[in-house]
Amino acid sequence: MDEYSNIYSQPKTPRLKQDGFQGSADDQQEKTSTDVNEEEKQKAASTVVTKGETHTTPLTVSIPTFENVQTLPTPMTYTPLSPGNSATSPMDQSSLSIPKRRSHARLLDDMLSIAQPNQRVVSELVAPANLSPQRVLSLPTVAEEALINDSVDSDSRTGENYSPECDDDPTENYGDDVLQGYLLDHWDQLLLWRKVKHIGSGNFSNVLLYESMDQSDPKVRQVAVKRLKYPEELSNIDQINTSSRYKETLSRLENSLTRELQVLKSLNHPCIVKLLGINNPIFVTSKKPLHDLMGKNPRILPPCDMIMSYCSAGDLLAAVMARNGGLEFWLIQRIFAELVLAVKYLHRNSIIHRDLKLENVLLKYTFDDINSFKNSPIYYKQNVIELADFGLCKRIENNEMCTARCGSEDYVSPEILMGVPYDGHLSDTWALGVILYSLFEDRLPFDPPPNASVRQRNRATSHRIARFDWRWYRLSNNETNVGKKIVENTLTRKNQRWSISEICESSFVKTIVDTLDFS
Ligand SMILES: Nc1ncnc2c1ncn2[C@@H]1O[C@H](COP(=O)(O)OP(=O)(O)OP(=O)(O)O)[C@@H](O)[C@H]1O
Repeated sequence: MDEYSNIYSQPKTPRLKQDGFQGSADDQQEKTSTDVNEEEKQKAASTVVTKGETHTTPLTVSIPTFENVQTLPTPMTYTPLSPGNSATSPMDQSSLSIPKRRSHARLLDDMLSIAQPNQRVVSELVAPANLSPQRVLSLPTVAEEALINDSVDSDSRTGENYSPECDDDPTENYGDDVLQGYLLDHWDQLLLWRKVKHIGSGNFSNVLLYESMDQSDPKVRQVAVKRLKYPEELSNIDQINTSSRYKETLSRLENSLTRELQVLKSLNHPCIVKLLGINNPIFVTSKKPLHDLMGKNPRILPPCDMIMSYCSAGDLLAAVMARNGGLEFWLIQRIFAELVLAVKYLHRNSIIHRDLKLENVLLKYTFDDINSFKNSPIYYKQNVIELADFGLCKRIENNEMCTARCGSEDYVSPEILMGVPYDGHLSDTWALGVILYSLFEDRLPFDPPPNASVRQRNRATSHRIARFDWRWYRLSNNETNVGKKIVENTLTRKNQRWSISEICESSFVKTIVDTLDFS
């Protein structure tokens, strides 16, 4: 056991309902770079917010969190540890303001208003179960599409068992354990799956394993069903009202949902999760599915079940934790190479993911299984991961800059923290650097360093990210690890940061990619 090994003894951080969030004006709609004038940039860089409460962990370490806005020193300089530079930050004229973090980055800024204690633990990939989860929260984001859907019926109420065809439903009522759905573009053939078990939860979904009832098509024999969780604000029947806030929340949810579905539908890569079908075709055929479905039944929120390819070995964070870290070099290299292929495919198709993290890398096989076929030809013919969770993805035009401040706290790039327009490709490669570092070091790069002083622990993650304040511990003397170069060239300032193609060309990735038969 080394000094890091205990970090995996903690249970996986559950995803959570998060703090309400004060969206700024520009949280209302994502703008392109041309929309953001100099004055706004200055404002983003110079506003100082002073909500500086601290919170105490059970270890009695008082650690301010991202929610509690911090102000960076002025000028903000890179630390001597920052790889490859000594220059001052481009933002060095102003202090950094970090607006209070929003509930989740899914453009649902005001959906959830359940206050969470803001606690953090030190140098771990996840928080202990007895803390309110906060590790995997997402940052504030802005609505990227039209806001209000005026046509949402003002008399809306919620309900659990909506069926869009309920007036003339030709199907039998199979009960809660049976899912009725359609494969994409096969809308004339209703298929049935039986529930097997719950396999995961996110902020906005529960994920369940279902198996096909007729078992004829092996591709859909076992499927992961991502079931949309409507936020309390929409589903609490007592709170339903006709306010613009309600309509806005619903409309944002609809925008986020349709974007995820449309992008997923368009993707076809072995290392990316597949949308196989849906419980109701309207979700993928309509641009305003909630509007359309609630137009029929305005009092009920329609269930949305995305039928996805199933990765039986769960997510990478859980798998790494379950074995207490210490992944072998070859395994890290293989998993990372596939992840790079997935992101390269997305970027080539003008899509940025914006929520790359260990939890969103799904494993098709356990580590033991992968090890067992390592020397067989299957190893080269079969992908071992699928990238998931496209709830924050975005299709972008050439050279379009993003303004939505979204992602997950530990993986977010400094420029997103800054609140200035950013290149989504480079924010994705930053997150890849965080993932690779975490796999090598069994800790997140911007956690307080091992043996940190109380003062260091009190410093927020965002502060360390903005200062590029990370370093090698376990690999400090390992000059031969070719993967280190990727981390050093991604966890760096954006004008020096590697693009996905450069990562792909690195020997760490290329030597693996060249052996694969499926890419
Ligand atoms: N296709 C799948 N196969 C196996 N497990 C899955 C699959 N999809 C999701 N999961 C599990 O469910 C969890 C939540 O899924 P996902 O991240 O897609 O939900 P979400 O609501 O979008 O989450 P988040 O709060 O991170 O945005 C994953 O971390 C994973 O453990």
